[in-house]
Amino acid sequence: MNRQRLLKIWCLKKLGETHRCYSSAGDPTKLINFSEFTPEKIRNFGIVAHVDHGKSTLADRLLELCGAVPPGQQQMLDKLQVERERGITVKAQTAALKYQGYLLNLIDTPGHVDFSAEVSRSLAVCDGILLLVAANQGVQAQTIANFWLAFEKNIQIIPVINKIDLPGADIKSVETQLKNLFEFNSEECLHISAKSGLNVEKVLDAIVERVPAPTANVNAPFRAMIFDSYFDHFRGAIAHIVVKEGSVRKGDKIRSYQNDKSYDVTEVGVMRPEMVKCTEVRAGQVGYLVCNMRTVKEAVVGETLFAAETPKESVQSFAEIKGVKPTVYAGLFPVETADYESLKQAVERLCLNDPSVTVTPDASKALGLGWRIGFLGVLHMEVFGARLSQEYDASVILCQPSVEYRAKIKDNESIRKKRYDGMEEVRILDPSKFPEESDVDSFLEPMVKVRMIVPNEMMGTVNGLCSECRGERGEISSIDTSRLMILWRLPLAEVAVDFFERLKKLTSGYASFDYEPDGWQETRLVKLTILINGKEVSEFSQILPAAMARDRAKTLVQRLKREIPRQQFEVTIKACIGSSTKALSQIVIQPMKRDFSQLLKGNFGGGGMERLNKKLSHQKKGKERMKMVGNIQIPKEAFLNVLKN
Ligand SMILES: Nc1nc2c(ncn2[C@@H]2O[C@H](COP(=O)(O)OP(=O)(O)OP(=O)(O)O)[C@@H](O)[C@H]2O)c(=O)[nH]1
Repeated sequence: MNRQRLLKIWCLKKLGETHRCYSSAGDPTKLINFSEFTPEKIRNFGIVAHVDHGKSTLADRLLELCGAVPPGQQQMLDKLQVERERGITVKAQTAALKYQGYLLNLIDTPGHVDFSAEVSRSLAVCDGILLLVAANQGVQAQTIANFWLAFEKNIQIIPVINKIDLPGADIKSVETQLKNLFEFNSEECLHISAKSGLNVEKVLDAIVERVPAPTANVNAPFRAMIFDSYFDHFRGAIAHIVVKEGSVRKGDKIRSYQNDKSYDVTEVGVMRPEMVKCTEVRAGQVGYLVCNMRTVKEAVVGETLFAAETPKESVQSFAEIKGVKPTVYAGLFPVETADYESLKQAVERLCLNDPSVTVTPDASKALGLGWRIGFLGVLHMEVFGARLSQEYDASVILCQPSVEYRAKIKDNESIRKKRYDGMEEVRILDPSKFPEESDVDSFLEPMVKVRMIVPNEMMGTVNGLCSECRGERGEISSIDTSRLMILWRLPLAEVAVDFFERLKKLTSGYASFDYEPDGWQETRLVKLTILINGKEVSEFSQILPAAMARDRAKTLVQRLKREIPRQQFEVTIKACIGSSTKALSQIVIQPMKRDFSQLLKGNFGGGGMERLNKKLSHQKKGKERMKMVGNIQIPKEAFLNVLKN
């Protein structure tokens, strides 16, 4: 008997007939009437954990046990193509589950630090969380960050030790860590295997028993908060809501608080995990709502929706959901300048689903009109680019990311007024805006507090890496007999790009890390200017600490040589400081030796023409990926690849 069948029988045996609602013959929701769930019969909970500790796998099992999907499904809540391709969760997803007379609203969240904004936003909806810790890896940096996020919001936390089926599982030691770090008693911890399903029903019981019911009033007029939204090509913006008061049905008239617009509700429903229409969504419940919101700005996260008949003055709007500040900024441009308008719409629509990005218009001499986009990390940036291409069929160029620097302008009225709008301090988001060094008193760079969990014997290696990254050592404490928690203060610029990759490589994957902003520090910065055949290409230029300029110059020209194909003429790449033309590093790309088309044109016999056409069509495809900078063809990937190792 195969595993899926076994699991199905096991599920049915454990849960009894009432849960056999996943029958493939019918729509599972037909068996469920969500209106019967009063707030005391509702539990809104999230699953949070460090990367790969099993959130999505546990979500799959919970969906199966509650009959929302047939057994054996994988990563049901990772719906985006990019999530499936990369095996990571990027977007928090919800699913309404029915369990023993209770309605459990599950929110699966991402684990990677770059998507922590999704976790914070989801916590605005949850009254409890499952804090998942893999038994073979123990508490990791993101576990600690998530614990504090939930603790500060006064949310009930249920510790769950997962992957107990693995041979390397060390439940006792994870319990000790949970006790030492968060004061959880061993009796509070659940021991499960999300993969095999072992003890997973105990998780459902714990949710019912330990997570408090939402505070909600069914008898008041409708009031709800938008906690997530996305743009549907046919129906406009779709808002995910948590209803705090009253209820909402198709045909109701509602208003929005911040945008002050009126709407007719055309559809309401819940996620199971696909959209399922319902007759109404009531106080305490989590669901979605469609109401002809035509522009993305109308469905912003944190917006309050309320019954149209309620006077606006008497409506209490929801507290703003605090945005997370971007850590890196990068230029985004269409490959074809003619695609600017359609890309603009795609960016706006994607931002609705990913409100943690910031967008400001930008223009580049080489790449035309575009935007400077703030992301929560380089992975976030890559995922945003991939989603634009996968979900909106957009072809984009993403430039090298840079952190935000600041410059204190000299205390001189005329300099400040003439060149800096009278400002004392200016933000520098990209190298093309780097101020004249003679105008600047001092430069500042953003710092972060980095928390790493590492095996005892790797402390020296990790400390070596952090000092190399211009860090300042902080506290060290042991979390059990074999692992340490090490704190360092590092420049964000060192952490943002490939710090985690380097840390993983050095520690064979045994270290985990997390970081949070920690103020600014004075530093000496320079602009490393890249000149290609004498012309500056600011998309490749960089701002960096003076001490690192020479090494970076060398690496950068080498990488550009690797990325820029041979042209019909000689190409000289130079890296210089500021406006100087004295090269710190220089390289020449020799011209192509022969023009193959000329060679083939003279030889029409013996399939020559065919070969020529084939070659030309290859060349055409290649050219679509190229960007002309002056008279030089540069592949669009080069704009991002130059920063990769
Ligand atoms: N042996 C074993 N493997 C598990 C268990 N739970 C999850 N896994 C595996 O661990 C890997 C990561 O699981 P996911 O569910 O994708 O982890 P996640 O926390 O959702 O990952 P992110 O969303 O990317 O942070 C997958 O290969 C799972 O099959 C378990 O209980 N036992």
